[in-house]
Amino acid sequence: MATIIDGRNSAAELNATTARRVAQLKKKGIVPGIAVILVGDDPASVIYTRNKDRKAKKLGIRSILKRFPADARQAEVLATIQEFNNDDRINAILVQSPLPSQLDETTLVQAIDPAKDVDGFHPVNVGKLYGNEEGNYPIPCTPRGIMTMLSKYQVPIAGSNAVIIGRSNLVGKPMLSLLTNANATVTMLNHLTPNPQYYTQNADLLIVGVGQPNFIHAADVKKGATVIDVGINRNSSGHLVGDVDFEDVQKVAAKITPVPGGVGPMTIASLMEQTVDLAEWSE
Ligand SMILES: Nc1nc(=O)c2c([nH]1)NC[C@@H]1CN(c3ccc(C(=O)N[C@@H](CCC(=O)O)C(=O)O)cc3)C=[N+]21
Repeated sequence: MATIIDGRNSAAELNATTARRVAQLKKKGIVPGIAVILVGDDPASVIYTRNKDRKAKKLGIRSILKRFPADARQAEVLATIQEFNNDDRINAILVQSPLPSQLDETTLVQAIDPAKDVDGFHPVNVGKLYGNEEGNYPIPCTPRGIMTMLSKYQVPIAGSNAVIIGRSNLVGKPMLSLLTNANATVTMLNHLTPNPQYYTQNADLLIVGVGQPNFIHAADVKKGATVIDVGINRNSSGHLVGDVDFEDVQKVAAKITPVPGGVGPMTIASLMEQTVDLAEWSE
């Protein structure tokens, strides 16, 4: 039976540290602030942004949730980003995705001050991560949370074979950079990869984010591997499930993240951590 990598517990631990850091900053008169921009009323996005807003306030972080109707125009969202860029009380800005089709996400993300880009999606920050640059810059929060959990559970990265399924800008590509920078041998698969099992069966570390329930079974996984499930799907009975057949895969994996209670809670905790980082870096 595999060790379950507990994202809720890891998040609680990280949030406790973040709350202490916020308290330290308050002594110097600094209150970290995050602004989340939500356009439309996609039910999942409404829940996630509400959770972020609540968690921030609980940790003592100033939080603004700015909502726009689904038919918002590009210019008005852009103007709001610029207001937050110029607002000294806000040091972290996030535009929740997905966005309605009339909005151009690339342009909006590029309008965010890179020093306030808490998602790490601005090309300046993407480039720094890709180049393994030294110094302080934000990185995407889901991969950051995954790296924190791998470290906490002492999963070796240097010298390992890591396989990533899914090449999104949110997860797969930043994960590729982080693991490569940490000296893993990284293979990135996509939906056209011939014989994907050839890769997955040799993976010491398997990271799955494709958006398909039960995409990975025990037969796809190397004995003793670590499996990280980034999927968020609703099954036929409305329950939240990942991309990995958890019951099956936990029989062969050494370590595995559940859904819910794995990568998700750590994403929000890492977002809060990085909000405080940005506040400290801007001092
Ligand atoms: N600009 C931007 N940044 C993001 O970081 C971002 C985004 N857009 N768009 C959507 C994805 C998804 N995401 C999640 C955050 C928390 C949970 C989470 O807390 N999940 C809980 C369960 C929550 C539930 O019950 O629905 C869990 O897995 O245990 C999941 C998913 C952030 N994202």
